[in-house]
Amino acid sequence: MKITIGSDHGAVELKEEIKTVLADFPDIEVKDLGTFGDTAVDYPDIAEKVCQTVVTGEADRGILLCGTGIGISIAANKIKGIRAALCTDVYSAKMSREHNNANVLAMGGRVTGFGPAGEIVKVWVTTEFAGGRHARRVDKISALEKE
Ligand SMILES: O=C(CO)[C@H](O)[C@H](O)[C@H](O)COP(=O)(O)O
Repeated sequence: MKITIGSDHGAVELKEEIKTVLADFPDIEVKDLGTFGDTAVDYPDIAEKVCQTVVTGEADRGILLCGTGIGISIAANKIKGIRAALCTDVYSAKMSREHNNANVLAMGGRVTGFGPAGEIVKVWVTTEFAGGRHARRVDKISALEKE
C-alpha cells in the first residue's frame, strides 16, 4: 500500500512519529510531502498536495495532520473523491475504514499524543472496507459530489 503523508507546522513531530510506526509495516510505502520545519505553512495547501496523490491513484491512501486535524480535514473533504476522517480514537479510526471507506486519515498534533496516534494509524492501515450496506451509503456520499 502506498501512503502519502503531510502536515502543517502544527504536527511535524507527530508526522515523524507516524512514519516510525509505519516503518514496521513492510507492505507500506510512505511518501512524505512535508512540511519539514517549523516555518508556518497553510494546511489547505498540504491537504491539496496529499489528496491529489490519492485521487490520481499515485497513492492508495493519505494521512493529513495539522494542529487540531480540523482545518486539514475540512480542506481535504472539499476535494472530489476524498473521504477524510478526523480521528481521535481507535474505534472511530476502525469504523472510518469499515463503514466509510475513508481514504484519508486526519489527526491533530496538538490534540492526540504519540501513543494513541500510533494505535489509530495501526488500525486504520489494517482495516478493510466492509462493503455491503456501507457501499450503498458511500455511493450516496459520492453522488452528493455531483450535485
Ligand atoms: O486547522 C487547524 C485549526 O483549525 C490547525 O490546527 C492549524 O494547524 C492551526 O490553525 C495553525 O495555527 P497557528 O497559530 O498558525 O500555528
